[in-house]
Amino acid sequence: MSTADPSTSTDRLEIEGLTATYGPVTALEDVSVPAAPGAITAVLGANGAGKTTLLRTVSGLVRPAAGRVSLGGRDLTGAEPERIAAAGIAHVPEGRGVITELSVEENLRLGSLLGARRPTGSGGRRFDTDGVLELFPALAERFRRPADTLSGGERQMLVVARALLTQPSVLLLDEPSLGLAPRVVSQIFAVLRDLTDAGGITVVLVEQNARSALQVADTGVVLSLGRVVAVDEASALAADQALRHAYLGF
Ligand SMILES: Nc1ncnc2c1ncn2[C@@H]1O[C@H](COP(=O)(O)OP(=O)(O)OP(=O)(O)O)[C@@H](O)[C@H]1O
Repeated sequence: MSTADPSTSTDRLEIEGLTATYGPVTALEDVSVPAAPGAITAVLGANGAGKTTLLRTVSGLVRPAAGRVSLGGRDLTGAEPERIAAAGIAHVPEGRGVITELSVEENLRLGSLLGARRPTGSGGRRFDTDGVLELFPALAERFRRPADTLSGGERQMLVVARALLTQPSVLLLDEPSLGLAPRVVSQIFAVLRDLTDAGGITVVLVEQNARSALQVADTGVVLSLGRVVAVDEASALAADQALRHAYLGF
């Protein structure tokens, strides 16, 4: 494994001025999000703020009315989700979409099949099954069991592990902490930190659990009603009591 040099990375994600609508509803308006190889950006805000729409727009599930998404200078705005995934952007939606009839091993193999076409992951790091099982030892213990026997936390680990096997340079995560015990959230966030620090991956982390997200993130963006109301270093956002009370619920 080599360590990425963010300054020379060709994997830089740019999210600039996105506007997205659902019929008459404007879900995002002129939203730019800083992201960098080796960094975690937390996207925070109340229900309906536009967080999910942001990830869906970056991954091609929603076509923006305005703005630009690019990776390593390559314009991906409005491209098909398959093309965006193949370019190296992995989207882990809310809800832990494991295939419950398949074993942990088989779920992981699906990720490997998609990743086989990508020669390298972020910063030259290539994930294999042993590597992701090392990151999430709980999955190694349950390797041959059907995914429907897993706990919520283990399912979340499985979808992240499966996404890593697609060899992404960008990981978009929607509410990975939802419904999980604080100890499990800490485990998963520690892995995200390891991925960014050691692997140079870019993480965009959508969370309602703002307090925990700001502890692990480098940068934070706060959305309200589809607009950016704050963007700053995570520690600065966490220290801003007025902002926390108005938008972050802690
Ligand atoms: N498929 C859809 N059709 C119509 N409106 C939608 C659709 N999906 C989301 N919206 C609306 O777009 C806005 C942003 O929703 P979005 O789900 O992106 O917010 P969010 O911050 O992710 O909230 P949550 O945490 O509840 O998922 C909301 O007003 C929502 O009602």
